[in-house]
Amino acid sequence: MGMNTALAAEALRVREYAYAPYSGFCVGAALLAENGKIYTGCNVENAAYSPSNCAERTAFFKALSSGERKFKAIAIAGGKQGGPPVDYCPPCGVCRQVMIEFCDPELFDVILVKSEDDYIGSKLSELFPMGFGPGNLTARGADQEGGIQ
Ligand SMILES: O=c1ccn([C@H]2C[C@H](O)[C@@H](CO)O2)c(=O)[nH]1
Ligand SMILES: [Zn+2]
Repeated sequence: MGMNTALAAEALRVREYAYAPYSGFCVGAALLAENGKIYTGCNVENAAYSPSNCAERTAFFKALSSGERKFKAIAIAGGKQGGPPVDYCPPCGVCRQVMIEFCDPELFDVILVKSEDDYIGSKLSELFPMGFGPGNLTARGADQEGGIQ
């Protein structure tokens, strides 16, 4: 089994743990760290709605709080409760912003999973072009000469 298939299988497996009584939409994610470890996550909703967390960020925050800082890929599987995913489930804007904080957008793979043998991969840069990342805070272009110090 290849790594992407293994990640797809893990995303589908942890999707079963999703806590989504309000939307009825269950998502699982499997994040591959550079050292080969896989961190999983599901969405966790809340009666107050806004405290809800996506599967992708659950996986990232588990990994980050375990000391990981470098990542290669994430697989995401989502769809209505009670059945398998019928569509690809792209990450929301907030999760893309979290990804770009830690991942080189030209290298990081986002794998959208329908089933263990039906998934598509794209680079974060394709999903999130011109994202604002850590580098933007320190970049000093010629056009900024004499600008705000
Ligand atoms: O990529 C996605 C898209 C949605 N959700 C969650 C958020 C919410 O709990 C539910 C419906 O949006 O699915 C994720 O976890 N990841
Ligand atoms: Zn999200």
